[in-house]
Amino acid sequence: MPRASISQQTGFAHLTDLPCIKLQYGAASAVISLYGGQVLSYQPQPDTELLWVSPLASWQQHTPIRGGVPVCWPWFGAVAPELNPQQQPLPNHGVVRTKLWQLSGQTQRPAGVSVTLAVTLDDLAFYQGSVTLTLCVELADTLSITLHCSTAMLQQAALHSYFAVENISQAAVQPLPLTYLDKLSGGMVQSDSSCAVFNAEVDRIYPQAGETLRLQHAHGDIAIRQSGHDAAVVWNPWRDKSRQAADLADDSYQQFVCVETARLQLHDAAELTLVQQLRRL
Ligand SMILES: O=P(O)(O)OC[C@H]1O[C@@H](O)[C@H](O)[C@@H](O)[C@@H]1O
Repeated sequence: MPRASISQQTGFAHLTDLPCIKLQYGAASAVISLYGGQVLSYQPQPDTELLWVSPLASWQQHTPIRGGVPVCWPWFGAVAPELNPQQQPLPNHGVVRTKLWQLSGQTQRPAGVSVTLAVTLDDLAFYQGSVTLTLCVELADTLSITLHCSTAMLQQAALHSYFAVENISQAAVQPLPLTYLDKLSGGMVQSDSSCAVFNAEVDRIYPQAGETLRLQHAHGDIAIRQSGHDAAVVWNPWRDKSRQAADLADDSYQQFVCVETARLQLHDAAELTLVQQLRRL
């Protein structure tokens, strides 16, 4: 069995007081923050980081950590009216990005190591009773992230991954459906290319995105396998929004691309199992 371990660590990068868990499997490692239940680092080998965390990220005053793999739940983006019966001012992308999750399980097997984090909420205005959401992170030859809720309820979710890229102008995501919702204009767009490139702000929802996407960039490609989703979201804030965001540096937009595995349907009360699996190609 390759060298494998699961350990607690305090701090990640400049977030020196952040409670985290580190997974090691052979040469590969991953770091997960208990705050937000958020994977912050995936290195398939030492010095090869697939994820991006903003140098200006913070986790004080209920701020979500900008980077890694934030968990959006139980809504994506601005809260939908169905999930906000009292029309309260509610945060973007749900409420679990700023919760402290608990470590609820761990396994070490010859084929990989994994931890499960859990968070329980009993104050959702649109759902009576308590609901538990779990995040299982398994490190093996790939990194698999599984978000699960066994309660059949109205819920949206996204694994909002920030991928590090060397040069945004050489980054591309494909194959994507030809039809997407452009969140910037609010309209559906019919494209003639299944490839998204980045030379301006991009904020797109691709309904019915496939099971495998490829993020191409200067220093090697990443395969993103997904399941349980009904959409993929591709986002880069570009220059103006990087400048406006307190937790992004002016040039941060050159350093990452978000490719998000999302389930956005609000037609049915249903359980949730959303998976994103990452592999360096
Ligand atoms: O600033 P936040 O809440 O982390 O959101 C970042 C972005 O997340 C993306 O998923 C959305 O499509 C964008 O519209 C949004 O700006």
